[in-house]
Amino acid sequence: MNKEPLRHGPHHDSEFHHHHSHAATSAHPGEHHLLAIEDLSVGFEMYEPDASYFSAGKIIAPVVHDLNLSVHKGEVLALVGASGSGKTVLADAIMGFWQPNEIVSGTIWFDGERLDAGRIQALRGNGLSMVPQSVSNLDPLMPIGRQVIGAPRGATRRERRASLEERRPRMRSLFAQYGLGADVECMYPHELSGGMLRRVLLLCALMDDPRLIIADEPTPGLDLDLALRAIGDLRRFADAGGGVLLITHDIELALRCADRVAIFHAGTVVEETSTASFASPDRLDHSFSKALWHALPEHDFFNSPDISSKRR
Ligand SMILES: Nc1ncnc2c1ncn2[C@@H]1O[C@H](COP(=O)(O)OP(=O)(O)OP(=O)(O)O)[C@@H](O)[C@H]1O
Ligand code: NI
Repeated sequence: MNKEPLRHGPHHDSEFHHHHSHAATSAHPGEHHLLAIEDLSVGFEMYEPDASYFSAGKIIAPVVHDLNLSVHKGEVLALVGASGSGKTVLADAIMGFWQPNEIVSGTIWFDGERLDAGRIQALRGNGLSMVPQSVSNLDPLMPIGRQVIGAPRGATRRERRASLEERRPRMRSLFAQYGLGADVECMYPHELSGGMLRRVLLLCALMDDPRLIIADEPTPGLDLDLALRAIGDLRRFADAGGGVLLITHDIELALRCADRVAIFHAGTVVEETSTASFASPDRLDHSFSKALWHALPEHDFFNSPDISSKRR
């Protein structure tokens, strides 16, 4: 497998590769999926903590290694992993939100097209959208309607205004579709409940009519009812033909809505399987997956890892 870097550390930027040669023509597993990730590794270049001034060396702290996963059209794939295990790093890496000291290698395919750094930027908000983990991504000082409508494209003021007018009906129809009153348009984030804010974050993503949504931990702070509703919104999007990569620490919730589950453990996907396999531990391959099965509330808690016990 070609281990061509998607992105080097800051000192290698000049070596940045842009190979997209045979992606569109050759037969490849990536072609059959909306999103396919092969051998993705993400690390952070850091100074050795205990190195002296004279022997200062750089080390790479790996967070994700050799990760493979795929998402089909019309499917919710849940990536389930423990808190702090690198799920947001993974989501950001796919979206091309790379930190200055981040090193990314591997291959990402989007609907059969092999992506490079430039294509990732171009797809963002234009086929590929993310629902961020935190509602603090909303601007506390901007009315909800303006945030959902987003920053209109266009070089001149007139063009931006025209695009805004074009987007307004779509925003209004999304509000109606997702049960947000028209009055919410003029409200500010602090006036909305946690569940409503979650929905607003999703609408921000839907506004761009994406083909794939990466939802990073979309249910923190929601009680089960609201969490199920938030997940139901994503399910509806998939049922309408979109793809969803649902990132969560909550296996129970994942099993309620996902078609397939990718178990993320120690920086990689240890098992990608259908949700139905979680009917019995015998149908699961990896010991960590089996441990997750045991952690489900309807099973014994013996040997359960600390993962589904808390919903943030
Ligand atoms: N710029 C960076 N430099 C070094 N390490 C980093 C950097 N950014 C993130 N990390 C490391 O990546 C690890 C994974 O963090 P991440 O937020 O992705 O986990 P998570 O699974 O999303 O957690 P949570 O459940 O809290 O959302 C962290 O331990 C953090 O130390
Ligand atoms: Ni996270």
